[in-house]
Amino acid sequence: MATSVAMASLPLGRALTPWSADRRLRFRSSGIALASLDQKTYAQGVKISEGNGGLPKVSLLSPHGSEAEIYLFGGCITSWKVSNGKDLLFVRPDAVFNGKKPISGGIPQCFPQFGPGPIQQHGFARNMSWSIADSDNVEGDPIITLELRDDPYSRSMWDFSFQTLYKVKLHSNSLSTVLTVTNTDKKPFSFTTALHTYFRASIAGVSVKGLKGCKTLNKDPDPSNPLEGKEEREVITFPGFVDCIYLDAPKEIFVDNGIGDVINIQNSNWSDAVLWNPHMQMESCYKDFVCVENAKIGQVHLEPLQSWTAEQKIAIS
Ligand SMILES: O=P(O)(O)OC[C@H]1O[C@H](O)[C@H](O)[C@@H](O)[C@@H]1O
Repeated sequence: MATSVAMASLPLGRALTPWSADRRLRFRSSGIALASLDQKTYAQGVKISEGNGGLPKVSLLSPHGSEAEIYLFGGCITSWKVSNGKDLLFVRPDAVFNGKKPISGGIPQCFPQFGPGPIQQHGFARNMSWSIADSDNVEGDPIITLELRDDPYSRSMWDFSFQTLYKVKLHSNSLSTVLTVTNTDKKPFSFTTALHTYFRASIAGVSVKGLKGCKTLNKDPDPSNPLEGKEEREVITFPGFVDCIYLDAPKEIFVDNGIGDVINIQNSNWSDAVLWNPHMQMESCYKDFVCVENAKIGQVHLEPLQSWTAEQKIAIS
């Protein structure tokens, strides 16, 4: 994967292709006119349809047989099936698809705050409708780029003008994303962010490798006053409740999901990681998933017109 870009100044509008600048589709509310989405032409392997609760959903279909689904509401990837049909992501059974509450599962966006903090837990990006900025197909790999901009709802919590672009590309055995945040305001702003990835799993068999030596902020027992420490384990398991931040995490982490897959998570510029399993706090489903999150826990500071970009690639061997 490309190892790009800590921070760059981009002229506004340059991040969008001419296609998207001219034909950007906007669906701010949950009452989205799916018909208008249907009438557009998208790149090969990119389809729009009605998902759960009538919410618009983008499907990426690879000629190799892998598939991904992304809801515009929350810019949330809810499914990533590899060519054997197995979905490696997990959506919680209590997830709602009503365009009001965030979708609990898949890969929710946490922006502009990971939390806890002054605004709603994990920020508002998972609670807003993203629009389609572009679609593409490169050597058979379908790509969708979603966009989120400030509106009165976001301004009521965080009074800044911003643009986030989220490019999702499906390959035969992997899914990669590029998140770019641009300050479109006249004043600087700071944010924290994460991709709160839920992997399908059998928690008793789950192990995470690659985090030994990292500084930790353990949010158990008090998320507002995390305990500082250092990870000494080569192999991290989940015998009980886990909610822990790993600072300066490596560019590669391995997750054995306990159901036959080792998932390789690579990143560029997602400097931190978070492990979470709620254990008995979610008695009905905690055994079935583990969250391994790419995160940016320290504040990213952007001056007007500056951008920040981070890449994630999840792959099975
Ligand atoms: O239930 P949510 O708002 O989606 O958050 C679920 C969890 O996400 C993260 O992993 C945090 O570290 C946890 O503190 C939080 O409880």
